[in-house]
Amino acid sequence: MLKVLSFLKPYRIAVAVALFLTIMELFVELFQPLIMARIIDHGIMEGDLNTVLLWGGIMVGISLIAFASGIINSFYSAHVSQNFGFDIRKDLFEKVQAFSFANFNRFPTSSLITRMTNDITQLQNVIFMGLRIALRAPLLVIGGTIMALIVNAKLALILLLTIPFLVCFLIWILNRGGTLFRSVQDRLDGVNNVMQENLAGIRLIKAFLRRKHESKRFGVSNQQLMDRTVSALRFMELTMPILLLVMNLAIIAVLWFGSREVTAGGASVGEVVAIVNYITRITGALTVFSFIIMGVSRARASANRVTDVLDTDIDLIDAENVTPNTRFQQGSVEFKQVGFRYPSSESAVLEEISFKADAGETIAILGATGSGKTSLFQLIPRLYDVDHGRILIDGLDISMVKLKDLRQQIGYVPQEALLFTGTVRENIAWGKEQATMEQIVEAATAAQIHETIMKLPKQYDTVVGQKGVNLSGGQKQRLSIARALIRNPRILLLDDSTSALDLKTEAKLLQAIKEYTCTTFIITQKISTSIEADRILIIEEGRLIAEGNHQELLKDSDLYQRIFQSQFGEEELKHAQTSQ
Ligand SMILES: Nc1ncnc2c1ncn2[C@@H]1O[C@H](COP(=O)(O)OP(=O)(O)OP(=O)(O)O)[C@@H](O)[C@H]1O
Repeated sequence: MLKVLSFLKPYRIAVAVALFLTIMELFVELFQPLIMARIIDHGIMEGDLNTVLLWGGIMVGISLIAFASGIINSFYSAHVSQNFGFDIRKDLFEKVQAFSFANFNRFPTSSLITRMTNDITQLQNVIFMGLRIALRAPLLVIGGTIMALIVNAKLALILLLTIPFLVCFLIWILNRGGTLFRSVQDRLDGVNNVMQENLAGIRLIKAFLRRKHESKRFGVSNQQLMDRTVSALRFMELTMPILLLVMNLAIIAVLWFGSREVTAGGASVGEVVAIVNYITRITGALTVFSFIIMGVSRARASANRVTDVLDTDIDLIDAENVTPNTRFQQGSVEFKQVGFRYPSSESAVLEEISFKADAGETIAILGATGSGKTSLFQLIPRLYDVDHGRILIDGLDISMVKLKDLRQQIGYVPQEALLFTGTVRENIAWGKEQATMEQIVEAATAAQIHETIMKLPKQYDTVVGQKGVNLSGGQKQRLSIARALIRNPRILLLDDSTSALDLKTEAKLLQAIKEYTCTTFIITQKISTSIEADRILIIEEGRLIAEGNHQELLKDSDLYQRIFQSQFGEEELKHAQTSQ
């Protein structure tokens, strides 16, 4: 919680003003019973109208001051709590942006979304409440007790004995409530997770008629959330009746002892009324406090969840002795005995991978599904770090290059063509800050998507729906390729990015890419693509089992021959082998 509260630092003046105004309000509230006692004892009991009018006037005056203080306090409280939430959200977002994939494994996406939205809202609410009323409650309890002692120390002893018991009770509630609300927030993650998967996979759900199944799954998560929330709220509901019971017992005790004291001449009626008034106000404050405790319990759970993210060590960062501003002149890529294992898995995905791609070469990577092709790709822009071996670009170990410099010179087109909400132009320009229209058109032309774009209702200004829903798979792939090409990358990584293209378009695309002076890696399942490559790497179960051009592999590699045969038939294989 302390770490989260440090976000209040920039607003300390506004916080101080808000708290000062709270104290002003409180001051008025504490003096009202005292004035009331004076009006009763010296005005009403003695039949002195002037005293009643004078102190009545003072009471109205200070009430107006309290009213104005309350309004200004609300303004400052809202200002501080909203800015506080804004700053945490911003820091959290930036932290998540810097996460490595290993970091992401720790926090599911749905949980990060809940932390960035609901958890921060809980914190904002409690800060607002804190500045507006939270301080008032404990101060009113302390101040009310002091004032009661001043009015009549003997009767106030009853109050003095009651308060410590209640404080211990509230601390217990606070701690237990924190644990309960943490599990509520975790269940909220669960609901968001099912919801997110459903929204992302809505087409699949409809196509597979899995609506009932998904509704059931959502129902289970929703029920768990409700159960946890109800049990947390039920527990918190304990606070109020116990609090009221104890305070009402205290009032009965004051009235009982008070009447005896008045008879014995140890107290006046006004004093008894004032002390009962203080106890009532303290009860009111404690009632409000019980709501605050509920808010704070919840906010503590949220603060821990937010801090978990903020305190996460980013495990993929620049080494201390990196070379700044590295510009690759050639773009040759060399893997030396590279081994890799995902942080979450026990066994290695890649082992002993060694090859060299010369600058400007086109390298096709073939292999069965799950053989490790994408994993190999992800090591080049250092989305993950190698476990063994080294990767060199132009002879320089990539761990010695600043991450920003490295990634800036790589165009990566992932397997799933993901587009962002915005226009076609914005989606292509996303690959390069301040790209000109000319560069956008050039990249789109090379990616063989320009003509399609020109047929769209607003051409480059056509809005692509969320995740590009109004484009076909092949169109999305080509837009993603244009987004990578616009960077003019030294190294281009195409992860099965031409799978949805027809042979003619694919051939044109590969030809156009050759115009870019970059080393290109293409993961593909299609022999038609690998034919176009200068060299082909065949990966099987994480190992590089064959390397060569189309003709060489057709001659030497059993696996390549089998792939060729599965795509073109035995006759064609024999023909290709004999015509070499
Ligand atoms: N994030 C991950 N954490 C743990 N294991 C993973 C992760 N991603 C992939 N794997 C595992 O690594 C292995 C290689 O996966 P990879 O995606 O590199 O294969 P691929 O050859 O690209 O497959 P495909 O052609 O189907 O895309 C698989 O066994 C997969 O289960």
